[in-house]
Amino acid sequence: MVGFDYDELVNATGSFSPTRLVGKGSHGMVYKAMLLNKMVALKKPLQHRDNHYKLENEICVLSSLPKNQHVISLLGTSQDHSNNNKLIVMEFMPNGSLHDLLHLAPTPPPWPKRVEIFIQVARAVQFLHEGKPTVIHRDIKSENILFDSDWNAKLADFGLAVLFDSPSQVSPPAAGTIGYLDPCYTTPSKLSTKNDVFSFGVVLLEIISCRKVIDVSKSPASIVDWAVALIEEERIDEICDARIGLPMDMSSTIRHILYVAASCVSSNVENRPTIGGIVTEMENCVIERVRLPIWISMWRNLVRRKKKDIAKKWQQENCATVLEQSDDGVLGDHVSSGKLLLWQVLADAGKE
Ligand SMILES: Nc1ncnc2c1ncn2[C@@H]1O[C@H](COP(=O)(O)OP(=O)(O)OP(=O)(O)O)[C@@H](O)[C@H]1O
Repeated sequence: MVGFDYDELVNATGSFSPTRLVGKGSHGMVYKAMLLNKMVALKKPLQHRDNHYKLENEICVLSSLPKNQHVISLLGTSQDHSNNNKLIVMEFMPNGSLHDLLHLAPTPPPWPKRVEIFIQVARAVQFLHEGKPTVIHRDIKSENILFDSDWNAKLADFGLAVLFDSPSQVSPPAAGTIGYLDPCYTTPSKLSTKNDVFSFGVVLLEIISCRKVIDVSKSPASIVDWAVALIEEERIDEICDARIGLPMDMSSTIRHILYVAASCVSSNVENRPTIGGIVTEMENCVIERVRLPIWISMWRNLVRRKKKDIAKKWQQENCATVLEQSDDGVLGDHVSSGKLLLWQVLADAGKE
């Protein structure tokens, strides 16, 4: 792991200029900067007594992990001379978060892309749970799933993560994000990999429905209570994001994934599957989907070619006029509606 000179980071971020800010969490500000000839992300703790502990924990966990394609890479650290606080340098994820894609993008992601995201996130969690040491993330949520330049999903924000089987690790107080937090995880002794499985199940429901995990304008407000009741009544179609039709050849895959999600959020911890079981299950149902009769494949290729032509035409007509959309202007090039829209069309054309 590289130790970066703090002054080098100050220079690279224009003294942590707001124009370089790409995200703000509850304990850190994330900036983008050019270092070692590439764009990197830099996380600096917010000025509060406890925030630097979370960053130090994140460094400790990430540096104990081998590299994995589905987990954000730690590139190095640095230390602020004025207060001894550590900073994290990590790979830059230019395409925003899953939360932005589901709830802010003008066009919803197509179903095959959603399935790809399920599998990538499941593999990230499998890597953590089955690795040595076992890592429990404790904060799996759509805001912590970020996209790289090729729109691959990676799990980020290890501020609450725990090295589970480390002899020196004392179980910390229960923590997480409301809406994703396992209701059975009430005391430190209840910490287990099944807490992450619950949060992963909530993310699955969120990806399929595009509903907010807690929506007080609806009854029930919790996505879990709402979706589980519908799954039990076999009203699967009512859960699926209505903005985008579910192709016939995907409906059994999505049904299957909803059953997996329901078992992940089971109120009985024992009934929840392990993440290894979930990955196998998901990969199997995708394999089932691609075993199609030859005439269907030919027909789909034809449709795909047609869509590609439409995408090319759309690109030519719209790229020049794409406008950036953000709440405050600061996150302008982080969450770009234009970029998401372009991705949507290209994904539709090429990735189905
Ligand atoms: N590597 C990265 N590349 C690009 N943007 C990032 C990166 N890491 C984080 N961000 C952005 O910064 C935001 C805040 O980061 P992060 O979630 O790690 O902060 P946090 O303070 O730990 O958050 P939390 O409130 O969940 O504790 C993220 O939601 C994301 O939008």
